[in-house]
Amino acid sequence: MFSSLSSEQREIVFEKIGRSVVRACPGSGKTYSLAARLAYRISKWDRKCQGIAAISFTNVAWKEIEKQLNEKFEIRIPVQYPHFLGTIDSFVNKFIFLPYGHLIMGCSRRPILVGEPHGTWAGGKYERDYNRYFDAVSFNAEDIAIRTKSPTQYHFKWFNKDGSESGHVKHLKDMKYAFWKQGFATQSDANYISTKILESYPAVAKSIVQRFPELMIDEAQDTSDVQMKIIDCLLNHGLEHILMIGDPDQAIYEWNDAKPELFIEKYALWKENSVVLNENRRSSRNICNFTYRLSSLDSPSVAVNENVKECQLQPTIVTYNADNLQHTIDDFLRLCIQHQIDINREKIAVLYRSKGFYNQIIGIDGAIKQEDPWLPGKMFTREFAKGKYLYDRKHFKDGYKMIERAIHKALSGNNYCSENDIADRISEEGFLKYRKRILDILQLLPKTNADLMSWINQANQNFKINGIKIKLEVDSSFGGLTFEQLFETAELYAEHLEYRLGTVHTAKGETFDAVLLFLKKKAGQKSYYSTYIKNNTSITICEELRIVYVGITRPRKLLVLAVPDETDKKAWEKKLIGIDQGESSL
Ligand SMILES: Nc1ncnc2c1ncn2[C@@H]1O[C@H](COP(=O)(O)OP(=O)(O)OP(=O)(O)O)[C@@H](O)[C@H]1O
Repeated sequence: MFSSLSSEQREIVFEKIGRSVVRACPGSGKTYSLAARLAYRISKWDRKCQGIAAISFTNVAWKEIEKQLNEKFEIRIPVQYPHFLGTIDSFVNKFIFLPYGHLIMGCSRRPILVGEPHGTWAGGKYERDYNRYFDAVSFNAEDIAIRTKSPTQYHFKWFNKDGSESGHVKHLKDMKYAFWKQGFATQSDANYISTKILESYPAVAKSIVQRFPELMIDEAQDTSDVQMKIIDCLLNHGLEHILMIGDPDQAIYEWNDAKPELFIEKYALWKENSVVLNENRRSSRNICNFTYRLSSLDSPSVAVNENVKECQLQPTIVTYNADNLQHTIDDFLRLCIQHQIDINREKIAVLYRSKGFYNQIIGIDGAIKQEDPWLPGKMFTREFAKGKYLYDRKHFKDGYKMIERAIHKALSGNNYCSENDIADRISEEGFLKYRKRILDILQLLPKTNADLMSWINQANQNFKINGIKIKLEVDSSFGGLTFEQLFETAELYAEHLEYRLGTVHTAKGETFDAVLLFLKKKAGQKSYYSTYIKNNTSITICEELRIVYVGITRPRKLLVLAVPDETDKKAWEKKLIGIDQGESSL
């Protein structure tokens, strides 16, 4: 079971105790090593009421650990009490925020989580109502109010000219405290409030350390300052065994406040007891050498996968025609076939930086804003429409859940619907009766192949005839939009393809045989890639370069980087191959 571990991996799995960081290159087996260590520790565990907490940052990431625990190390899943395996958010919610949040929030009941990912927040009656921003504001580790959505989503200035907080921010803070008093909090609030709980109530911190004397954190480069403060509080209250595994070059969640420098600080602090993994078990030597030039590594990672390390395919950089991206994809697929790489969703990925890029790939107008037809106070209409669209696209569970919440909101007049609200309804009505009621309403929603206005009219008519007191409403000037225009996403479109199509973020942690990565001239909304390259910007301070790095480190054998024109091609060749003028084409 553990026989294939390298000597460094063995050190991580069997030997490390105390406080330790594993700083590792892509494909070096971070997740594999964490799963191996967890499996080994669980198999030796003999304490009844104390356990190991193994945490990661996304549901996909912790489920991958669970899968490996089961498939590679024969551990029964789900992981049972006394241990915990899940996201850092669920750990914080379960053991700190939900049981103790009321102590800081001043509410008289167990707090209710609202806003994404717990549900849509639709507070506020009019456009400029501060209550609308409850899920768009929170606090950082220094107690400063922060925006949790893109700056374009606020109708007012955040800062005054002199850099101080504007008067609007004061109103927003008052609004936050008022909702906290009523028991509402977003996930960012939950993390922030948890730091306050641990600081103000040392007994809580001590009891968590007692309950989980060992902590393992995968993807630790994605830790935010607030999350690190929680971890530091536990360390200050006696946590002795902690292992943080990560790759700072792959931190791509800055929008979620990830701060890779915090991980690097911990590595520096615990260096004596830390491990570096620089063997790449995924990619060919050619890919390791190519990607190294963008990394912060001291030397290229060593290709050790016997099946691919000698693969002679050279990574290439090509230009694309923005009006015909399919042409570049077709060339790439031909290249795969030529090199005996099967075309399927496990082996081949076409990746791009930002969500809007897929509109260009499939040639639709991405200018339509999804929010446009929706009216304040009637936001549940969007959930009815989107829920039914998902349902019609055979995403039954997601569609059902969205419609279930929409029904609750529409009938109660509330802007939120928590898991607790649904549980309350079920226990009041009884499960079968409740389920039938929801499905009966769902059946009244017409097929989503009409335009929005016709669909709404038909749905309202069906509701009326059947005595359902719900009225859907939208801004009628947008009534001609189709459901595809409103809700088609890259993910839904990509389901029909033979290969994976998605953003780099969706492919994080994954492995493919061949990858085509499209880059635009501009990195996100900000600078140009060519400027970063010209200025020799380090990946350590530039998330945009890290996103490229995550993309180009996914393939085993074949990598094609597609850029908009010759100027960019030369810039990227200089960076990644070290030549000023290269000639490469598919
Ligand atoms: N000791 C090992 N024995 C067998 N396979 C291994 C071992 N270590 C890693 N692997 C395999 O190597 C591949 C890369 O490992 P893994 O996905 O854990 O790397 P990673 O460091 O998390 O990658 P990344 O950071 O790029 O997402 C996987 O297919 C994994 O199963």
